[in-house]
Amino acid sequence: MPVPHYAQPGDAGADLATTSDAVLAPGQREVLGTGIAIALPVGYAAFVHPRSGLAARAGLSIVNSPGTIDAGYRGEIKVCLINHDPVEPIVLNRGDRIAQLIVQRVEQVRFVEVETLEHSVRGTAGYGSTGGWQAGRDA
Ligand SMILES: O=c1ccn([C@H]2C[C@H](O)[C@@H](COP(=O)(O)OP(=O)(O)OP(=O)(O)O)O2)c(=O)[nH]1
Ligand SMILES: [Mg+2]
Repeated sequence: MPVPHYAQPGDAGADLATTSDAVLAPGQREVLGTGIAIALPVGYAAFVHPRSGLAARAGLSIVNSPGTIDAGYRGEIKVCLINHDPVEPIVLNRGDRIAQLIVQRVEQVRFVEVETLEHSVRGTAGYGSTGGWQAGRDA
């Protein structure tokens, strides 16, 4: 397989292609190989993201989006695809670009158990607390 490459200068994602043919029925998921293995420096991770064109046109996405590639992983990067289209199957051929890989710096922190957490404005409010999640209500 060709080395992943950025389609345009400045792109965040480098495209990954499938090594095998596949037909995904509506709702079906399948893990496909990319033929690519990498060795990231410690302090970096790579994330396997869907491609938006295929998502919009065919309903193709990634089950565990984004997939996480740990710095120490030396195996083949695999992509767990899913066909979200309710009707049409998705036909993939070896060499089709199915995902994009984004390499990012990541922090490892030291987790410490405490009795209380320092105050913040948001506090414990989450899951739509600022509104806008129910059309016509408080958007
Ligand atoms: O889309 C993905 C996600 C993960 N991986 C590989 C690289 C990653 O470093 C490893 C483990 O991934 P993750 O930690 O997400 O899976 P897990 O179920 O927690 O497996 P493990 O117990 O091996 O950590 O699997 C892929 O090839 N593709
Ligand atoms: Mg893991």
